[in-house]
Amino acid sequence: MYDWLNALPKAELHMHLEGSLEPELLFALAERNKIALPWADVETLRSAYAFNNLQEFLDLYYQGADVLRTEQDFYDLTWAYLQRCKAQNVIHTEPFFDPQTHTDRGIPFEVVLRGIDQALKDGRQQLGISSGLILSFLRHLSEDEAQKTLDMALPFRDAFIAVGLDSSEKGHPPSKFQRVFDRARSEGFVAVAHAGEEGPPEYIWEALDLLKIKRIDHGVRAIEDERLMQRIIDEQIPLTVCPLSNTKLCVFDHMSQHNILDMLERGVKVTVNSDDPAYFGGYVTENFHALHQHLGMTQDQARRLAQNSLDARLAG
Ligand SMILES: Nc1ncnc2[nH]cnc12
Ligand SMILES: [Zn+2]
Repeated sequence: MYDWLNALPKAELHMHLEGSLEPELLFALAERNKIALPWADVETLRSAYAFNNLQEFLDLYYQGADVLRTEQDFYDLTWAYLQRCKAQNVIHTEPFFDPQTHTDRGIPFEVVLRGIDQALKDGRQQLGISSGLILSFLRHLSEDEAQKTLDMALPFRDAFIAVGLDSSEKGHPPSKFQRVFDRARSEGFVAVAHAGEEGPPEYIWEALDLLKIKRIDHGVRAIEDERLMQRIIDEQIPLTVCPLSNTKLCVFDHMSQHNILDMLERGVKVTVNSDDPAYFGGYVTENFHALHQHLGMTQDQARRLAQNSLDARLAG
């Protein structure tokens, strides 16, 4: 089944480039940039990948991203991810990047963007993988800071297709970012947002009604609100679900409790994604495979999930 799932043509719609930083590359970049790391070796770092919630993961994720300093680093990071896409027959990808994680450490916006953009272009030409980049605002920071990030991004508007919202969800509702999303949409960008990962269904309502998002990232807690479920089904609003992430971050205690197939059978447009593959134990195929192993996902269900991912693309 793994090989069959791997060969299935699919799109990935929820993946943070900084979350594809494998420990081996993290150590290589630290050496290249002469940065001392708090971990003795790759195995010690990998053994720290045990999380009780989203925040515990984010603390390590932001720490890891500190080794990314030069345009070449961002190129290498993105290129390594695209090679994984090629190996798993991901024919289209819409990755996130978090500019504030880098600009707040003094790395110029254009250094980050140029490295990522060049790799995505090479991915199109050399690997045949189409893509659309999503600029994500960090929700634990202020709306003012998100506005400044949008200002920095506008001169490079052709390099990305959408804006997103990620980082610590609880206590940072979508309503906090209504004005910056209004502005981004008026500048021609599509909007997406993480909502209903750890946060309540109300955050999903806000993301839909206030931020006017076209796709919900995670959204698994929608199942707690029947009226919301009905809306998501009626309007066929896609959910970018990340099964291995949800179990690694204890959103579900075990994969056998995950609700993605229940949602699929109810007519929700759910898709399968890896979120932060270097930290959560696998790329897209591993996520599909876990659904087969623990939830008995059939080939027909896998085909429908893959088709949903192709249908829910924002970019061609
Ligand atoms: N799963 C996740 N939720 C929120 N923010 C993130 N940033 C990277 N991964 C994330
Ligand atoms: Zn995410």
